[in-house]
Amino acid sequence: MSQATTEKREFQTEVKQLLHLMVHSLYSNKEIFLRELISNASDASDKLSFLALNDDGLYEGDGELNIRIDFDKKKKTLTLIDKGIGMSKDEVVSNLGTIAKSGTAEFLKNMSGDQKKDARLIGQFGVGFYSAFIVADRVEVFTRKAGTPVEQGVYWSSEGAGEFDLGDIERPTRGTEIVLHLKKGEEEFLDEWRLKNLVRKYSDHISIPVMMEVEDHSAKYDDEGKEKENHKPVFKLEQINSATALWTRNKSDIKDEEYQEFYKHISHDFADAMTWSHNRVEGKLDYTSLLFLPAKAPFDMWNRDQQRGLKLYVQRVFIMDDAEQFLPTYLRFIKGVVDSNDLSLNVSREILQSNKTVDALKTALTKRVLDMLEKMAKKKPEDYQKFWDEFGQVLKEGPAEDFTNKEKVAGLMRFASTHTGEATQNVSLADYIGRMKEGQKDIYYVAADSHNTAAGSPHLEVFRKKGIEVLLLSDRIDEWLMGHLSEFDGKHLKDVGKGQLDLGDLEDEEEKKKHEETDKAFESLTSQIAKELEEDVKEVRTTHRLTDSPACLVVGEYDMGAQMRKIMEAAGQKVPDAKPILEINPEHPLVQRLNNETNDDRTKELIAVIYEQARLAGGDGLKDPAAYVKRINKLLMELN
Ligand SMILES: Nc1ncnc2c1ncn2[C@@H]1O[C@H](COP(=O)(O)OP(=O)(O)OP(=O)(O)O)[C@@H](O)[C@H]1O
Repeated sequence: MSQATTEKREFQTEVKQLLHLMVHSLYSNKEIFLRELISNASDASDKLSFLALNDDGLYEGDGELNIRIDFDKKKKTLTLIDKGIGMSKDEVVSNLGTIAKSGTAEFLKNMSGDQKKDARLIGQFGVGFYSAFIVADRVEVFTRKAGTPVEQGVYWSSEGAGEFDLGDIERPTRGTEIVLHLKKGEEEFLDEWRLKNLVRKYSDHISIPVMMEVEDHSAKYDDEGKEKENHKPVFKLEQINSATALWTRNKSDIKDEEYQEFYKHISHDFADAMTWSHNRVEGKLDYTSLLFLPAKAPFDMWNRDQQRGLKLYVQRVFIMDDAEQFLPTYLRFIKGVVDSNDLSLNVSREILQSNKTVDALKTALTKRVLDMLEKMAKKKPEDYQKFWDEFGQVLKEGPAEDFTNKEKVAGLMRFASTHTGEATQNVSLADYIGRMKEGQKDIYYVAADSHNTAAGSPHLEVFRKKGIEVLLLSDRIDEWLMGHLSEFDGKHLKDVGKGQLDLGDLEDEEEKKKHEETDKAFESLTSQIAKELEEDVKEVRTTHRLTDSPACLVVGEYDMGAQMRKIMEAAGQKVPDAKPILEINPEHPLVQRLNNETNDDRTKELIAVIYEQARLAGGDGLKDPAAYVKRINKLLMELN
């Protein structure tokens, strides 16, 4: 391999920042660099064997794929060589000089001092290749893309600070060779025993052999078992991992640590997975799946371009990463592998889009994930809560996307509720139903912008009085979710801030009669208020849903909920004009006083205050806050 002139290039700013953070925050886990480099070498080999399915020539006469580790105690170098796909010059620059994930710069900028030391947070960027700089003060890469001429080899070298050298070289062998010049004090990685242990610990599941030149200790002895005099060490190439794809092994033979290492290999996550589900299915469909639930949401989970999907294998041959057709979008946080015996080796992304086997696999894998979540919810509620806190909002997209599993997904949901009074979403719909009052037919909820507004909503007053539980919804997606959910276990989900209050059998005849009488007594007041507030409200009526508040605003039965309206408006969408309904509480002293007020001006002031307070309590702003303050002060001054 001859080396021509090199040029200097700058790293992208994010890379510089990340390199710096990584070297410091991951130092206590420094040995993971080996796992990362082997993982990349294995991916590169997988990619080559996939492309070679259609173009045998890419093997360039050597189809025996493996990864080789060499170390040189004198030069203090550790070298990894793969016979994978390799990289062109452009690929080297973009892969080893930039970070493609959008949002990274923003995220790095906003990290606090403590976060910068948190290995798990840094780990979510996928530490990958750059982790080499934790132990090396210089890294050299020699590579050539399979199928390209020998002269198109590339040389890359960097000290991991601000820049790297880039040059053209001749490289007869395809694939990538990475040379780490170890820092002072990192000599432990030049030890045969230590390296063997690390490979077995982290990379045993890699499906191609990891080879290392190890000393042949048997060569020390003669045929009679005596140690030879003047013996020079003899080395032999030895395979140090078991090189069987993990998912093809029997579940009972696989240790938890092996699953966790495999998870890190496929997900590039730094932390352990929360749980997993490993299944082999034979029969109508013939496949193996290994699905992992991560413990933490990635920082870019809400990014539309975020890569998602499973690693697809067909008959154990790697086909593609991020095959998104095997799971619905609302389960996009799942990582894993599906290995099908029914698909053809020439399957492409286009074919995956409309394929009966893929559809059947999607149905089966969706069920597997939902079952895994159900099992966790039942057996490990604390873990399930952690899952919900991380990914609950994504799962809430489920009922709209997946009609078939709507009920199952709804059963997995957790909400805040007046029963606990906490903001934590930890009440399931089944828990709620178990606590329903006699005569209660519906599941009640209130939706607002924040938990506090929901918990303080005047709409809850009658429910509190009667001891009826109400779910408190405050995630942006909630009202939209309820629009698609509408029912669970045969019970309707009802927004307590929408339409007439109908407590059905929860009210007795005597109560109903009393209400009718008071309604009559307030008829003229409601029409007077309606006239006064003509521009702001569509209707004014008495209500019995309030105990402490004088009034509240409700949305018409078929109108868009207030939370949804705000979201649409904030997104610049045109929302149909629909005025709310003002409901007044005839039992409230302020309303009674208004009913008896004779001074016209005072009546107007009181009506305005009652309306404005109803807006405030519902979490809506005021059109003219200064006028409100003035009015209140005026009324206060009249107190004696
Ligand atoms: N041995 C290799 N052979 C060929 N390409 C490689 C090799 N090592 C790295 N690459 C390329 O460089 C890219 C960046 O590698 P890096 O390890 O930084 O991240 P990654 O593997 O893509 O994933 P993550 O950032 O999530 O860890 C890889 O996606 C791959 O395209």
